[in-house]
Amino acid sequence: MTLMTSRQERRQGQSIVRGKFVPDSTHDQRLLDRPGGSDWLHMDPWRVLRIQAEFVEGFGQLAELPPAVTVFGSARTRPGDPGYEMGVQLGAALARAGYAVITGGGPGCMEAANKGAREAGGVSIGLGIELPFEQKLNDYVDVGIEFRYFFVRKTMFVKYADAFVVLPGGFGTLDELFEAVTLVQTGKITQFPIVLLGTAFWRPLIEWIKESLLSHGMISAQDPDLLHITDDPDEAVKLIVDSRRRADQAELEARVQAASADHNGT
Ligand SMILES: CC(C)=CCNc1ncnc2c1ncn2[C@@H]1O[C@H](COP(=O)(O)O)[C@@H](O)[C@H]1O
Repeated sequence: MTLMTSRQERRQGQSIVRGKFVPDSTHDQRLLDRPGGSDWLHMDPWRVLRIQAEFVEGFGQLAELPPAVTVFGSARTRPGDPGYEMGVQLGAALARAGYAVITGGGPGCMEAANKGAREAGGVSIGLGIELPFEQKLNDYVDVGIEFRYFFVRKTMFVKYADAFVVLPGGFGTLDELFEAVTLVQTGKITQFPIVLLGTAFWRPLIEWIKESLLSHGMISAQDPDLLHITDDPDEAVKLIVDSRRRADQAELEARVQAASADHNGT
């Protein structure tokens, strides 16, 4: 007996629907693409519960991870492309340094980083997203969570990572990169290195940031320094390890100072 594999499939958080049960929109579309009328008024309070459930599931699965780094990058990069190979090396280097690797769980650079981590014996995590076309978590994900809502998933990328490494990518990658930079710039997250991997791809963006954003006064003089850039996956990992070490040292010194102030009654 042959299995019917040609049916359309949609993964929606914890559920999978196939064939005629695949709706013509996603949860994100139904939340954000508000149609006319007032139906949404009655639906949105229920959505809040579903959104809460995604936070609970994500927090529950990820809270006990070892220190982790989130890797972003194009969904379209193919095995054999330099970007893909760099992703594999990066995933492996992170695993060797003891980091779990978190990605969006999709194809391309996400798959590459998961592959590198898994093959090096590390922890490989994929946070998938419901999209309007068929797709599944890549084969190199060991721990996978499916999200319905982009914004819930994005919280997980930041909350459970010590750093971001960004491989070449398109709109999705830029969205994730600039969200992270904004969180660091506004002090929402501290001691959080962001490393751009691939100098030929990223250098023009850095130049534009300096020539346009900085020279028009849209960012502060020190802001371009929030982004590190390299071609070497090992150097990317070293940047992250060094930053962690400095943060731990600063925390230790602050604790010692607080304890001695306590002791001296000051
Ligand atoms: C072949 C194809 C387009 C599959 C899309 N499948 C995806 N699966 C999971 N995350 C994704 C996907 N597309 C975009 N993203 C998110 O956006 C980033 C990549 O978007 P882009 O390809 O650079 O713009 C990833 O880091 C990921 O978090």
